[in-house]
Amino acid sequence: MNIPFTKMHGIGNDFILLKRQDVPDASWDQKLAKMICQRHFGIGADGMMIAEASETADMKMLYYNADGSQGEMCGNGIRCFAHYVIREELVPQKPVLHIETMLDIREVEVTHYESIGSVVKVYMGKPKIRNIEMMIEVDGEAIKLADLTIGVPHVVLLESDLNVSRVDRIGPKVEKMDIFPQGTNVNFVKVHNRKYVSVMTWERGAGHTLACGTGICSVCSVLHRKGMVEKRINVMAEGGQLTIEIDKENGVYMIGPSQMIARGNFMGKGLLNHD
Ligand SMILES: N[C@@H](CCC[C@H](N)C(=O)O)C(=O)O
Repeated sequence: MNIPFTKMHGIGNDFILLKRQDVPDASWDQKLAKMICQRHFGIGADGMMIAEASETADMKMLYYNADGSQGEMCGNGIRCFAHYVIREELVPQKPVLHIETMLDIREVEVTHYESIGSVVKVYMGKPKIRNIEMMIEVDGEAIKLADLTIGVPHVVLLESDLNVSRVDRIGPKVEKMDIFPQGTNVNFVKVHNRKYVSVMTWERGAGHTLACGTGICSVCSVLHRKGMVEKRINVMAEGGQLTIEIDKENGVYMIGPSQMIARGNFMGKGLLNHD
């Protein structure tokens, strides 16, 4: 039996979206995410989302990383999710949706809807900065970083230049350090000016991705707290650009695109019954 899927991306962070009725046994979710996200033997994606009915909001979003672990929240994912549930007519088309996540209910505004590509604004909450400046050591190098959570854990490293091999070397080591017992997402940032920065991210449970929405929000919160950026910042990731706005109470708004890629049927469902 096949599982109907939609593939989408938010600035290059790519996702497979499914409906709960097509995956009725929730005990399959983690194994399915691992299979479906596999780049060579599956469809290939950074994460998988399942749309479920919610008792308290318009819809419930469950998020799984490519390694099968569950993420409490996904910034690029929730923009795609809002677009998906409207396109699939799982909710009526209305300007503001309430989406239940593992954390809480998020207010999501589809500011421009097109069936292939939309623009979505999400209130991402107030990050909790645990430590604005701490030192760690990786491969004998002393590294200064900020440690925070915006629903999911992040660290932010200020760099003079961004470089893929550094992200791929340091990212996995910091992700799994004992001082971050839940693991962490690792963001590398270069500040160009007070309104424009570039970011690369190593994601917990997914590795080097082309963008991370919660990561970009984390970067802007840290830089704003340090007085290095304005309240509205354009952030360039490897896969595209987001705009972040920070309000008077340090609440963070994320504005950016969601894009359809493909629809189809995943034909590996039978494999779920075998290890
Ligand atoms: N890509 C996401 C974050 C997804 C969850 C993350 N990998 C985690 O496990 O914390 C985003 O856009 O925010």
